[in-house]
Amino acid sequence: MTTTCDVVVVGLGPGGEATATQLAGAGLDVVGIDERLVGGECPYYGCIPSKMIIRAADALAEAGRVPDLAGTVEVRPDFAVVARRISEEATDGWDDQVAVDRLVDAGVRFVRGHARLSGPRTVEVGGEVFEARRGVVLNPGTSPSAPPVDGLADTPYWTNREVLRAESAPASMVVIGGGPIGAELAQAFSRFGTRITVLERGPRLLGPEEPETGDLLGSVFAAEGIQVLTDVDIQQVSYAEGRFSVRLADQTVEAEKLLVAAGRRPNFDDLGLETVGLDPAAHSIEVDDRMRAGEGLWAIGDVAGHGAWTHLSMYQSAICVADVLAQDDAPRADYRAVPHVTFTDPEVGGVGMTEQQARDAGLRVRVGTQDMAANSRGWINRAQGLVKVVEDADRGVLVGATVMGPTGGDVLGMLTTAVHAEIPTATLRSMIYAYPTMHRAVEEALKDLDA
Ligand SMILES: Cc1cc2nc3c(=O)[nH]c(=O)nc-3n(C[C@H](O)[C@H](O)[C@H](O)COP(=O)(O)OP(=O)(O)OC[C@H]3O[C@@H](n4cnc5c(N)ncnc54)[C@H](O)[C@@H]3O)c2cc1C
Ligand SMILES: NC(=O)c1ccc[n+]([C@@H]2O[C@H](COP(=O)([O-])OP(=O)(O)OC[C@H]3O[C@@H](n4cnc5c(N)ncnc54)[C@H](O)[C@@H]3O)[C@@H](O)[C@H]2O)c1
Repeated sequence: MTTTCDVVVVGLGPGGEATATQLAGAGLDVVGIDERLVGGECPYYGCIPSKMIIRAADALAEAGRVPDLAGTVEVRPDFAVVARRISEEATDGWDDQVAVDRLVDAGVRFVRGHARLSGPRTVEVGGEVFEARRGVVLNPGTSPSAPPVDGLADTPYWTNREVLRAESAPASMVVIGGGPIGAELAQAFSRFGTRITVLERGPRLLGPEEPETGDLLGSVFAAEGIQVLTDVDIQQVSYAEGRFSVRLADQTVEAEKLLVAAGRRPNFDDLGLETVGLDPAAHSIEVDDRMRAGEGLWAIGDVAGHGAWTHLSMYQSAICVADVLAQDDAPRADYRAVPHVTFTDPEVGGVGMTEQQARDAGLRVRVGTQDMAANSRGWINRAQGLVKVVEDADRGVLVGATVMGPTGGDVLGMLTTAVHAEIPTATLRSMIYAYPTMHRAVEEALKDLDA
């Protein structure tokens, strides 16, 4: 059966759901298709449940600071509390009925099933064909990918989709990958008593961030009893009698559970990208600054290749919606100031370019840093972390910044404004920074630009 509509949205992750809802709200006839859960990875297997575990783990860590600061406290971690919260409050038992109802109430025609492009402006799902007068928005997102390690595929390893449905904290867990997923979950489970070994093939945790942050996080992890092995070459994985065995070049690591957090692959399988002239073997879909991937075709979210964060998917959704609606003042995508935060303790927030990226871009770079522990509030709180600012010295503006600290993600906010709005460094230097806040470390890092 062939049906016509104005727009088909394929994949209802954070950006796709917002796009479908807003286009329907603007009066278009919109079909929204998802084969799994409306809302995508973030609410069910990503940001929200992981941050619920992290919030609980941070509470345990805070209690652990009492003997040093305030007396005694007795703590008995119980993962069942957070597992229940994830199931009942965050995911409704991994049921998206509320999200589906919200979508349908907004006027979207919802179809559950695997969508496949079958040519320009045409999508097939479950034997039905939708022809979209304006076009198709792709928001298929990504899935966890497993490295090609001998034996791994035959074992019952966990990815983010299984670990975030755990009902108890395992006694021990090997984590493959020291990126954001691996680092956040390694520390959170460790605080619930799981003995953790992180295996990272690169030289440090959080590879793409400023190297100082990965090095400091490595020492924080070591102090908390989390084993981090870097520059590893995993040769084989096996599973027998309830235990995983991970063979490296020089040793074998064993644990009750194995979490693979070694990156993502785009959901391009059987999406029909070749029918619209796109390469299904690519890692992302090339888009312009209006999120256009072709005639009557837009792509947003993780597959657009500018970073895998929920706020970026939402940002791109707003640009795509304005373009689909042909609004006169439609915004263009601008990636100079994309903020991102890894919610380890201390948090690691970054925006814009790292020092190396700025140098590689040929800028005349000045760098300022400040140790968070040397800031009054940081010292009082026994905080660890740093602020690093990267200036384009010729223009006198920041092009990047990093804040690592207990509230690093929030302190990053003012530096995101600075990079986005290209506020002169001299203006930032002339501001007053409240005493004693972590923000004052930003003032010191700015002063250090002149050092
Ligand atoms: C453990 C974890 C923690 C994270 N934490 C954070 C965080 O703290 N902050 C942050 O900003 N980001 C975080 N992220 C990243 C964030 O989840 C993603 O960037 C976000 O979900 C945006 O993805 P998306 O919009 O591209 O689509 P996705 O969320 O991946 O959704 C895509 C949807 O498309 C559907 N789909 C795919 N192919 C088809 C098809 N052919 N037919 C029909 N439907 C299809 C899928 O079923 C899915 O529902 C985290 C991710 C993980 C895994
Ligand atoms: N707080 C947040 O915003 C947040 C949290 C989690 C995830 N995310 C998003 O999800 C994306 C995916 O996260 P991720 O951590 O899975 O991926 P990633 O690609 O960012 O990191 C994967 C890590 O695994 C390592 N690795 C790959 N193969 C390996 C191997 N064979 N042996 C050992 N190590 C190996 C890589 O070197 C890398 O450090 C992130 O890039 C981020 O955009 C965001």
